[in-house]
Amino acid sequence: MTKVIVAGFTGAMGQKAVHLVEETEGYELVAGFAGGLTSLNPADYNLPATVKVFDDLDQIETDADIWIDFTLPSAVYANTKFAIEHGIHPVIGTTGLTDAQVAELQQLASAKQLGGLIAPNFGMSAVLLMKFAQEAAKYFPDVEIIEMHHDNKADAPSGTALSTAKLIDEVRPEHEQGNPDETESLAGVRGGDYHGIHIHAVRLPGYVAHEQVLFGGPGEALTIRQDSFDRQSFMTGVKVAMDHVESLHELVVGLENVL
Ligand SMILES: NC(=O)C1=CN([C@@H]2O[C@H](COP(=O)(O)OP(=O)(O)OC[C@H]3O[C@@H](n4cnc5c(N)ncnc54)[C@H](OP(=O)(O)O)[C@@H]3O)[C@@H](O)[C@H]2O)C=CC1
Ligand SMILES: O=C(O)C1=N[C@H](C(=O)O)C[C@H](O)C1
Repeated sequence: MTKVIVAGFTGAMGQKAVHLVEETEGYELVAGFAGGLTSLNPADYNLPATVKVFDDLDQIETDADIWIDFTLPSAVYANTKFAIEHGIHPVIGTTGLTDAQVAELQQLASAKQLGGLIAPNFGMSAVLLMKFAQEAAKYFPDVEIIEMHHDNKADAPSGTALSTAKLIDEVRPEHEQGNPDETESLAGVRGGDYHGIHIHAVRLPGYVAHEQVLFGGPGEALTIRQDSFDRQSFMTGVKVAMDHVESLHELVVGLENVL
């Protein structure tokens, strides 16, 4: 039986992950971790008495094999480091890790020969969107990204939009996009700028997680779009990660690398 701790277990994604672990044969939920809890009694969260509940990283004592993390950008680095240092395979969905933090965590994991996965998006439609967008950018170097999310989202841009921009940046030909003399009469109206790729973040009630990558060329345009209408869409990818992470020997970034 593979034992799992879910960090952020009270959150929107954490709750989905808890149910996934509970309903998947071969896996056992052994602990939940979240910030700002009023009780450490598992019954208060409809969890079996065997599940330990923690609200402080330093208090965590667990024999978990896998650490699933859906917390906050401000917590994810310390959480992932804790997991690796304790020999727990991290499956990280939380966004906001910097490139330097990822590199440091990868070194830590390699030193321990511990497998793990960081995925900015566990949804198949988003993984495919990123793949297709990278391919399209070889032929359409003029590109902008629009990401749209629910209005409780803490971070902007989304980890997915940033990853999309990075993947495009790896392949698109050296390129000056747009009017070099462009000015903004309203600050921020052209969005964020990642190496010349503009990213626009929309936050609205009713939305879950959506992204459009817009390419423009002489007399034509290509739009690639994905929609996650329900957070259940991310659970297929989390299950794939759970199934693979113990056989990895390094900290891998991107679900596409274990599919
Ligand atoms: N990779 C992917 O496919 C996806 C990634 N995400 C990412 O997952 C993260 C969580 O999203 P979502 O579930 O919507 O967010 P929520 O706000 O619903 O949940 C956040 C959870 O983290 C807990 N938490 C807050 N601070 C800490 C802390 N310091 N230590 C431990 N736990 C803490 C919260 O507990 P409490 O409320 O008690 O403080 C809560 O359980 C975000 O970064 C989001 O971008 C989301 C969807 C898909
Ligand atoms: O906060 C969310 O909801 C999501 N976060 C991830 C991101 O920032 O890319 C993945 C997905 O977009 C949902």
